[in-house]
Amino acid sequence: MKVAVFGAQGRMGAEVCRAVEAADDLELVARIDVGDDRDQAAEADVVVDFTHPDVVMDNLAWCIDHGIHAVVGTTGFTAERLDTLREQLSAHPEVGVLVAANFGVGAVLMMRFAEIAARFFDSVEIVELHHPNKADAPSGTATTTAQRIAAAREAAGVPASPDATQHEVAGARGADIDGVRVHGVRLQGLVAHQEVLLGQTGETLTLRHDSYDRVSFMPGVILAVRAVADHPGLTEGIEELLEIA
Ligand SMILES: NC(=O)C1=CN([C@@H]2O[C@H](COP(=O)(O)OP(=O)(O)OC[C@H]3O[C@@H](n4cnc5c(N)ncnc54)[C@H](OP(=O)(O)O)[C@@H]3O)[C@@H](O)[C@H]2O)C=CC1
Ligand SMILES: O=C(O)C1=N[C@H](C(=O)O)C[C@H](O)C1
Repeated sequence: MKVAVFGAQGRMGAEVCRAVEAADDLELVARIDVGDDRDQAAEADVVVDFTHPDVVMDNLAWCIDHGIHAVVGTTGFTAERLDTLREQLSAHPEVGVLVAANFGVGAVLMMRFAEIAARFFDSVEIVELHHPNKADAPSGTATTTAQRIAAAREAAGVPASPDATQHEVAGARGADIDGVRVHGVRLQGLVAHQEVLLGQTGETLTLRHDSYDRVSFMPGVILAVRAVADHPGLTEGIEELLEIA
């Protein structure tokens, strides 16, 4: 299978290039960075995109138009963006696009555990902690986790987390994602980390995941590269591939 990497010189892109080159069944046919001609990737079966939220939609429109499957780790996917992809894919029903906020198996499990735990606790908040070069906040993982927690709590009829705050310095209580508070830390020395804090009277549960090295994302990326052609249309996350959906 021929693979092209968009954002190949980036922190994630460079790691993906190494992982593709190390896989016997995959061939790295193009490394695309800012200013490169995407047509160099036209022979690829699958494009892997780890670029920037500002450019990823244009890259995906190019992939879909060229009939190339895409595995996307770039963040910034709103419901509107996902709808746009579905519409573009409807004109190319053979093409698969898999978008995942996090390819780390441990992180995917942490999100699933949080979703399961969400209805059993009065309070839930998320703390995401990342390297200081990260462009977006909150992280895509934290946003997805909050959305899934909120949906689980709404389905179970759990009321909003209690919070008596009346006077607040802007930002002190974090971002409100579907009613779930998300706090972002940017710290030299970190890679990608998240805690989901759940509490009720007399007990708390803390779910924590740590990516100490970007190699942690590679098994999920390579799994998605191998599977995406067999999943036409839009796939969100790798849960289905891990059979934990
Ligand atoms: N889903 C997941 O598991 C993970 C997702 N991510 C996400 O992946 C994205 C990238 O992260 P990271 O690798 O740390 O970021 P980097 O900034 O290190 O890498 C992004 C790369 O993309 C390049 N780039 C920008 N525009 C284009 C373009 N139009 N075509 C090709 N390349 C382009 C950048 O070049 P230049 O620097 O010159 O602008 C840079 O080299 C982020 O959205 C991040 O949140 C990160 C880790 C895991
Ligand atoms: O930018 C990063 O580094 C990461 N981005 C993704 C996110 O925003 O969730 C995944 C992981 O947290 C690392």
